[in-house]
Amino acid sequence: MMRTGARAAIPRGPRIDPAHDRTDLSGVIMPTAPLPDFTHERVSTVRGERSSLAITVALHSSAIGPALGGCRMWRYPQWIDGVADAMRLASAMTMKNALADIGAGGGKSVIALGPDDVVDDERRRAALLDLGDLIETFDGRYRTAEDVGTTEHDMLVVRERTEHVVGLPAASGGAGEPAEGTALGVYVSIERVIEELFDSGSLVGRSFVISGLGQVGSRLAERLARAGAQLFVTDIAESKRALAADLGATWIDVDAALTTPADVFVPAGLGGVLTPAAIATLPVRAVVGPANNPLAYRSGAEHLAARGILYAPDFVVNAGGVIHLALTGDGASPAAIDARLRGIGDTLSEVLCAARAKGVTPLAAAEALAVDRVERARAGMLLAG
Ligand SMILES: NC(=O)c1ccc[n+]([C@@H]2O[C@H](COP(=O)([O-])OP(=O)(O)OC[C@H]3O[C@@H](n4cnc5c(N)ncnc54)[C@H](O)[C@@H]3O)[C@@H](O)[C@H]2O)c1
Repeated sequence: MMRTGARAAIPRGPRIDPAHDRTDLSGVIMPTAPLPDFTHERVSTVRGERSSLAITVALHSSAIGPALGGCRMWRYPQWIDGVADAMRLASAMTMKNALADIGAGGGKSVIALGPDDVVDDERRRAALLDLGDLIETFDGRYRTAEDVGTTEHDMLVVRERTEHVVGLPAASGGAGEPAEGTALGVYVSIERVIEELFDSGSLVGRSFVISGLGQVGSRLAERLARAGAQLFVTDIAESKRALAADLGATWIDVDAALTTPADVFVPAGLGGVLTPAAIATLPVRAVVGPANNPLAYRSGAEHLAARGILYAPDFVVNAGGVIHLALTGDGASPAAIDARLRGIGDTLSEVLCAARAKGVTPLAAAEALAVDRVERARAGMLLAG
């Protein structure tokens, strides 16, 4: 994912058509970002035989277990930007999966659309079949799922070419939509953060700005409203106003999300919203949300800390989706999955405790914890091998 201020140059996010549950990519172009470190086990890019699109599978690490990470279908300035994005996303998945303790390594795939590529249903299907063929060459060391720009129904198409797919529709015997699990994980994380800030985990009367009322944001907003929180919400899709009204939430302009005073800012749209300018004036006590990589630049974590704003790392709090997918795939009971989702709160407490003890940001503490788990697994593999 992008860790660059360049994101701020995007005028609008993608349009989501609620009727089709699919991201409308027209007019959205991912800006160029710095190249990621090449610490990956394998990165393969093909020009899809059927679709002629650049398709990448980036396997970052399988030290802990076969990698798990979704497939993003997105529009980029050049195909090589899709390769770089897959590599960045894959290494982030290694961190997330290590802390989620699901026995999975990190990987990601990207189907890169050029600025002028037209993707009708036929070409979309062709690209997904091409992706399935590429995944098959990884011999089970990488498993895919839905991600931004793809749906669980797309995964059924990928499944025609490879069995290494999770998150198929529940009606087809799969794990189904992971957003409920993600929302629960963010919710318990919010409770921990509120407890940390106010010595009580009660959300009654606590105020939240939620930016993005999609699959996760809407479910989270419902939970927070039920808990008695005061909500300020927004989305680039005006159709979400109805949900705000149902919840008794106050609708604010998209641009006001970063300037409305509240206890917690909840980024639940796209990443990269916390630019230097946004952080300099953000009027909240904490940032906790599902959006991947909300920090537009790496030192944003230190800048938030310097302003006394507690930042709960994205890959800790939004791990509910992968926990749901991995455990459902393993046949775990709903009660066992629920317990593991609520355990995200314990992981966050461990991270915050380590950050305090070492005098580092929660982001640095979470990364150190994840790297430690991966290194231990790698050392175990070397000994066994
Ligand atoms: N779905 C999951 O289980 C899951 C898991 C982990 C992380 N995430 C991350 O959480 C975030 C939300 O995921 P989702 O599944 O709810 O996505 P989604 O596409 O269903 O919803 C995103 C919502 O954000 C809105 N949005 C986009 N740009 C915006 C902006 N600038 N301001 C306000 N609203 C904006 C969209 O209109 C949409 O309603 C994403 O960053 C995603 O990568 C999701």
